Amino acid sequence: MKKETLFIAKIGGNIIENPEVLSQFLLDFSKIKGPKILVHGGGKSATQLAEKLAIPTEMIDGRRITTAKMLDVVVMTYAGLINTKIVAGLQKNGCNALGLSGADGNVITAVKREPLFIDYGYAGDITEINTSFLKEIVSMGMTPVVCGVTHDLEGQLLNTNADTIASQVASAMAARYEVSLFYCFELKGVLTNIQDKDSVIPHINQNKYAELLDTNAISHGMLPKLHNCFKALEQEVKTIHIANADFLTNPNILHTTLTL
Ligand SMILES: Nc1ncnc2c1ncn2[C@@H]1O[C@H](COP(=O)(O)OP(=O)(O)O)[C@@H](O)[C@H]1O
Ligand SMILES: CC(=O)N[C@@H](CCC(=O)OP(=O)(O)O)C(=O)O
Repeated sequence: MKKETLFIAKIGGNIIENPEVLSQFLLDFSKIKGPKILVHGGGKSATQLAEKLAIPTEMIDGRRITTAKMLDVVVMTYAGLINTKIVAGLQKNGCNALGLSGADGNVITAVKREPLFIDYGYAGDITEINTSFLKEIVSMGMTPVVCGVTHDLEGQLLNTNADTIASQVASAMAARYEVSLFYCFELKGVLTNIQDKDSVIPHINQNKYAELLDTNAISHGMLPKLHNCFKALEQEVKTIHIANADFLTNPNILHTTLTL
């Protein structure tokens, strides 16, 4: 029997920080029929709040070093302001959304990453996704809105990259649904040359990915994004697109599709 399709979208800091783009995205996302989940980051907003509070930000290869003070900033920003604003934005468009950190409904558990070569601080590596809970919410016609805050079942909150959350939620839900995963960001897709906004690579498979890594064509947040995409494809996620927000209303626009 064919599985029902589940649409999972992830938006990051550049979309969230642009009120017009965010508002249009939430309107277009609300119109999508059938089961759907929205995952969001907000790294840019966390960095801005940290700056106001004189807390230094350190990122390594697109991942944040999360000190105890930075963890508070991250939780306030992702699970507080951004998550609630997005939920309200979806409600405005008639999409009944439920905001979740990983601790809510025990939806995402994680363990604090061991400091090996780099000490990432309170960064969480996901151990389990509560797929039954997510399926239940979705079956009630509600849309889970999940942020990058996880917990370790010992009362400790942890910071997990939102691209990783999207990829692992998609992988876990693939056992129950045919999952289509969409990474929405401000550019048209993955670029051959970051200086040329039109140099979109339409299709990336594992060989092309290795070539992009070899030639240092990808950097910063694109590193965890592509790493997570290939992990999800290995876990039966059917389709992954990396595109501009316009992709929601026009799937034929130039963008990047990923396959193994
Ligand atoms: N080859 C590339 N193509 C596209 N974006 C790239 C590339 N290399 C690095 N990037 C950077 O990756 C960023 C996207 O990752 P990230 O910062 O995590 O954004 P978001 O969280 O908004 O998805 C882009 O804004 C861009 O600056
Ligand atoms: C551990 C880690 O790096 N966590 C990320 C989580 C937020 C995120 O991923 O935000 P974007 O999607 O906007 O980049 C961070 O704090 O930046």
